[in-house]
Amino acid sequence: MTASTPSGDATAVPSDDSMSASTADDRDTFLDILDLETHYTDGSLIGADPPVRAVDGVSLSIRRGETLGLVGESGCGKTTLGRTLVGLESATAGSVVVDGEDVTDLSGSDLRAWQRRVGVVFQDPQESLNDRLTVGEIVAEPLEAHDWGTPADREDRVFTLLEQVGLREEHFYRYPHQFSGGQRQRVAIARALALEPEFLILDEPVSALDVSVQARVINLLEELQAELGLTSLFVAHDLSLVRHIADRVAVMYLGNVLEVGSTDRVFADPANPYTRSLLSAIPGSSSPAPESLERVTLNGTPPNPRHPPAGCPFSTRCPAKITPADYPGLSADALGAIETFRDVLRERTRATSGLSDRLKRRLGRSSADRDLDVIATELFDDVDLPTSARAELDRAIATAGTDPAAALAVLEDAFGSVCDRESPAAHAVDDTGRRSRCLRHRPEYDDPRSDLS
Ligand SMILES: Nc1ncnc2c1ncn2[C@@H]1O[C@H](COP(=O)(O)OP(=O)(O)OP(=O)(O)O)[C@@H](O)[C@H]1O
Repeated sequence: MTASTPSGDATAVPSDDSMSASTADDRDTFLDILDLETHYTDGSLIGADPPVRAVDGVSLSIRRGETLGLVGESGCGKTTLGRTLVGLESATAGSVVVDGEDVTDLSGSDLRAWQRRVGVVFQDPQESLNDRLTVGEIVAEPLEAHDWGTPADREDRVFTLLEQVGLREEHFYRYPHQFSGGQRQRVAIARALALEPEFLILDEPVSALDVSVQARVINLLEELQAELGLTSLFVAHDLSLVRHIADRVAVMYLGNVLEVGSTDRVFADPANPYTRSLLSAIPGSSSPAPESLERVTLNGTPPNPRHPPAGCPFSTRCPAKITPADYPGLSADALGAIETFRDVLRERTRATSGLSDRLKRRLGRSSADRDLDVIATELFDDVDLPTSARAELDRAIATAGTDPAAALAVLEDAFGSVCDRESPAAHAVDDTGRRSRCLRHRPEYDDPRSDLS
């Protein structure tokens, strides 16, 4: 955790709330995502948990003909975002605009017409292909579902598709279990292309395959994309792969897109503290991160998407968080310990809010089973704090056992910063249309890159 002080001489950068393409690119936009939310709510009414905010306010444009990479840690909402675009999940707010029409509102034949324009390839071809059908039947499924042509037309189309993805005629009559992983994924790609979609959603399309097979499937996807002029959303964990295949990349954290820009620029000089942390975490010579990037080890794990932080989504782990106004000189260790203690208190607040038994079970053997003053002693034992900061901490510890919410309020008053209170807008961070959401892009602060390189 590093101190950041307001700086008067930083270059002002324009900001707005969107990560969408700039106006100059609008004519090339295929799809505009605006403040999209997909929240999952439990069925039960009494004692229901808050919804899972899987996608929590994403604004993003996908340009015609491009491959947009979507990266981020497991559970950050990548799959949900992709599924919402094609109506496999229902958006709870916001819109997805294609050709001037909001496709999140569609139903019946209008929804089917939109889905026809989109092909989807999922991660695991083992699971996504029905083993009781022949390959010919699998690839013909979408054609039949959309009543495409005559039976003879459909058969011809399937043979063409098999050839297009590098399979042979005789494969038509075989079953998925008779194929290797790479071949099965080729079948899935053929099925996704059956209705000549304009847009492909590729959700971890090669991560279930052997490394030796991955390259061949990726080459196939690249060839098809060029040949058919497709627009693609490529969801992946593997940043090296995204660097190779994507024209632009969007970086997601806790249901939010925190940075989006051309792949070259984002990988050469990530602007957002989360992007920097994500890239710097890849060890070894195959890392796609620039050598100059300081290695950042993040504290803890991402927050529970049912209980995201009030301000910046990354504020509880950010190595470039703006320091509290009253304690600008606190050490990184002190700030880290305070952040961890606040996390413990948040968890305790939730565990004591009337749902304790169920939540405690879900949290497992959590800090809720331990005395808060013991946890505080362990956390702050070796940490230097100024006397006044120590007094605030003691005040919080004194009330933590009986009223963790009050203790949290004491800590937030004393040690909270603007990052705990405000959700960052998107700022243009260079002249290539790259955008990043971080409060430190505001002109009054030092750029976050200044203490993460
Ligand atoms: N049907 C569902 N009901 C409730 N919660 C869900 C559902 N589907 C996903 N989630 C939750 O939504 C959040 C986002 O999940 P999602 O699968 O979209 O993330 P992801 O980034 O694609 O993860 P991964 O890389 O592991 O596939 C997670 O907390 C997940 O547990």
